[in-house]
Amino acid sequence: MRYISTRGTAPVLSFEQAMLTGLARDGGLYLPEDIPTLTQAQIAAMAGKSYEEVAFDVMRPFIGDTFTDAQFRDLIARAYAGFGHAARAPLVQVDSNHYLLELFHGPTLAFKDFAMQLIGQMFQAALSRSGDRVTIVGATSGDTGSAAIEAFRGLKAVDVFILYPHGRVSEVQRRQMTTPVEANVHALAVTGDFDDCQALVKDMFNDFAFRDDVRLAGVNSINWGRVLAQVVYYFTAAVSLGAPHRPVSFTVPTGNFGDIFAGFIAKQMGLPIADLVVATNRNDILHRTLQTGAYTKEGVTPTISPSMDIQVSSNFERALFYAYGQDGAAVASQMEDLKSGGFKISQGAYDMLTATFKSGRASEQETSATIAAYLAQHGELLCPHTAVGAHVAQAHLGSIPMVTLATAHPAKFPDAVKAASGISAPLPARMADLYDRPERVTPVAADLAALQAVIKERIIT
Ligand SMILES: Cc1ncc(COP(=O)(O)O)c(C=O)c1O
Ligand SMILES: N[C@@H](CCOP(=O)(O)O)C(=O)O
Repeated sequence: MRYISTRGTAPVLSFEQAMLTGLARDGGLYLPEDIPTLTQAQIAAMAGKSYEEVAFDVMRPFIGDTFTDAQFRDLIARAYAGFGHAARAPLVQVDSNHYLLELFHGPTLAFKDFAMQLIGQMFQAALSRSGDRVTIVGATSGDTGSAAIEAFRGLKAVDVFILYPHGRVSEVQRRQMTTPVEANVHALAVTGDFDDCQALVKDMFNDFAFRDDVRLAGVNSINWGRVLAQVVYYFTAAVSLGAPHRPVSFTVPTGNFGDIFAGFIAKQMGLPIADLVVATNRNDILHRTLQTGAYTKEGVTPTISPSMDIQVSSNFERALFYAYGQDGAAVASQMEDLKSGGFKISQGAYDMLTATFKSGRASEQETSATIAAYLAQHGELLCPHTAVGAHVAQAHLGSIPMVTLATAHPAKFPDAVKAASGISAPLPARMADLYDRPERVTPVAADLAALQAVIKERIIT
């Protein structure tokens, strides 16, 4: 299996190289050259299998010879052993044709754990084989950072630096990043928004001297391994609802477009997905784009679903690559236009995108009202991101089963959840002292040189 860049001019890599490389050297994102497909019989045979067995079936065709089958099974088993639910990603029915896919039973209570726990295992295995050491730099609006710090804390071959927007993550998210004591993990509070943090990370990758000097690696959804691990739960959910014999639709609370893009890959692999519905909060660039064909940046507005406060949606580039028939030059040209504010998608590419992706947005008031309504009507306490999804899904319900991804646990966003519902979800017992633990955080300006200096000074050699 070979991996190519969305912008067409970076070296072609193996799975292991793509996983450890992060951003392609032409500024693009890596994707498999061909998407492997599974037959109806192979998908049907997933019924009754464990999450781990399905994970192996879905991901094995993508990893080439990076791991043997036995090693890969072992890494998968280790990745999900710490999850707090035997099903890993249980489905809960909330209406006759509407289900929630609970993706918050991992160690940091958000869907990011599904990929990050596995990536942690894969990095460790690959780096201990090669003897290399890497520096992971990531941007977060709250959940990627906590999941990454949890997955990599204490690992000998890795230093981790997480950039988060100061004052724009929930207190639980912040404390998950700032309270781990291991010397190889660092939380950096950046003066700016998530887009600033993500742009800084990409600038570091595009500074080849720095990149090579610190052996930079990425665990944002820049990293193909992140997206790949998220493909799995589309299969487990759809199969439990009757796939491949019955189509299923998904509504996905969306920010950086990684999670819903994983659904797109599942569909390309042969899973009968009808609609993939992009659900956005007030930062609705993706909804506007899917309505108009014009991707136009506006400023980021803080909301009660802070993890989705994003305007430059990294993985949309991957969707564009397929929409433009794998034409890297067309993607590179649109990304160049994005630097000056936005771009217009060609009619053909737009038709391709809207054939698969539907969209909707939820205002702050609609999000809060959905939290209250789901508690009253279904006894389910939703996190604000899931509530955005549930609100948008409502407008897309029909004869095909709809699965809304429940992307985080309500306990991560106690203020917003309590304001909407009057109650708070308790943190799990293992986190009960989170508010008492000392915090360790470095405030930094959104300045590339200053950040690079902090990182170089802190790397453990
Ligand atoms: C809780 C939660 N929901 C939804 C999203 C949006 O996911 P994506 O960025 O993959 O679109 C995020 C951030 O990634 C998140 O943390
Ligand atoms: N919402 C994310 C933003 C980063 O997204 P990623 O999937 O590219 O890591 C977060 O919680 O950090």
